Amino acid sequence: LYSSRVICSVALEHKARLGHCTKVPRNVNMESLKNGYLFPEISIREAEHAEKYPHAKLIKLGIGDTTRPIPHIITSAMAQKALALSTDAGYTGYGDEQGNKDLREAIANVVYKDKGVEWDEVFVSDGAQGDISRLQMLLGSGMTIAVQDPTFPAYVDSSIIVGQAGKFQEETGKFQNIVYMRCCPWNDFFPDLATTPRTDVIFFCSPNNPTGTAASRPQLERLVEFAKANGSIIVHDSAYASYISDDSPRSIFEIPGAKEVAIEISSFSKFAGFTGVRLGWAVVPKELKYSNGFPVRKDFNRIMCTCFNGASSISQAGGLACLSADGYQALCRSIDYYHENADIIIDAFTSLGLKVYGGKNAPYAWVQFPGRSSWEVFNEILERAHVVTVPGAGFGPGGEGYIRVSAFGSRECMLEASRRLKSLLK
Ligand SMILES: Cc1ncc(COP(=O)(O)O)c(CN[C@@H](CCC[C@H](N)C(=O)O)C(=O)O)c1O
Repeated sequence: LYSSRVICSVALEHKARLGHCTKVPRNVNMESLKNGYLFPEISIREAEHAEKYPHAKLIKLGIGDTTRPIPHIITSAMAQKALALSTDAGYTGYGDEQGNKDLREAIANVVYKDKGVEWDEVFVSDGAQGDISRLQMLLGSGMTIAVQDPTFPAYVDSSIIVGQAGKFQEETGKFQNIVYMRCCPWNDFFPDLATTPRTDVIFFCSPNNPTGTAASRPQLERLVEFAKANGSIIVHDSAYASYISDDSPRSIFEIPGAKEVAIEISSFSKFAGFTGVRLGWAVVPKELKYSNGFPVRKDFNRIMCTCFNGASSISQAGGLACLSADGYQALCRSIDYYHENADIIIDAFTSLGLKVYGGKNAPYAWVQFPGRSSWEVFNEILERAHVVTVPGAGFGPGGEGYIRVSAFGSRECMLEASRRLKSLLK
């Protein structure tokens, strides 16, 4: 139909528009990622809205980023370390890739007090996000994974990137090699393990992001039993454990037998306001073994030594101060503040007759809008109340019909958001 000359000129024009291209093919796994990663997408929507309404006071209850200043006892420890770096006596270079021993010991003794975790099972990192990706490198492309649905998107996106996930199925909104364990009000936000297929790895976040619900002790006991029976590994994300206000376990290692089946990742981000400071940890127990009996911990250590040069010495000095008695007490005041914020949001939506979940054991309220598209609700609340939330669909197909509202704003913002939402949605 087209002469070779026309095709050639179109191709030349296309090439001219693209500029120089290499001969390197794109990683096919990257092509499988749907849309952008959720949170930068929220930031883009925020920026577009601010441009459209330059005079509106935008209230950001979307991305779960802390806002309370870090207590002085902690920042002065970081400042002291920073200043010491300018002295001969105080200067330090590369630290241990696994983290400073004093911080590893403090995490084991304070966070995991009486939980049987040893200091050399704790690996300090630059945050849980990085640990999720490093764990995926450790696991490799041949693994099958299960995730809660809805859940923190990094587990699925990193699984796609390393080539575990298989093809995306438009009709279900799921990736064919990932098991989505539905968590919703009618199963008390805990998956029906009796109908859950075996996978090599189970990513389990409790308290859960985005639903804000924490698994109970009996539920976690069932999960550990399920993993043991299936020979699976649980990656338990306890990034929000410090928000637990009832007797829900704060660590998977409170459950007998968990050290033989679970890895725990956690973070100073939401516990200490270290979202920008960057500090987290992973616990990889000595008892955790691959099918051939080789210790998982040894391979994780190899990954940390090869792919990570250790967390910042300044951040680690801050982390140590967080775990001192005074530091820990000061941080609890910030967590109480966010709990009070969550109560404000829960009351606002409940007063409108809406079903609200979470908020008691995590800084997120999970609000149900039956029969409505979560992106539609997100857009309406943004457009008409200038309040940013996160559409539930961004956390998985099980999030459709919900929005997540963060409690990390200032008190003034929470009260103003509550007022606006009540007037918008009444
Ligand atoms: C269950 C869970 N595990 C790990 C993390 C990240 O922890 P880290 O800070 O890396 O130690 C988070 C942080 N999630 C937030 C921040 C998101 C926005 C950040 N850019 C990101 O992409 O993580 C959110 O859901 O709004 C989390 O919820």
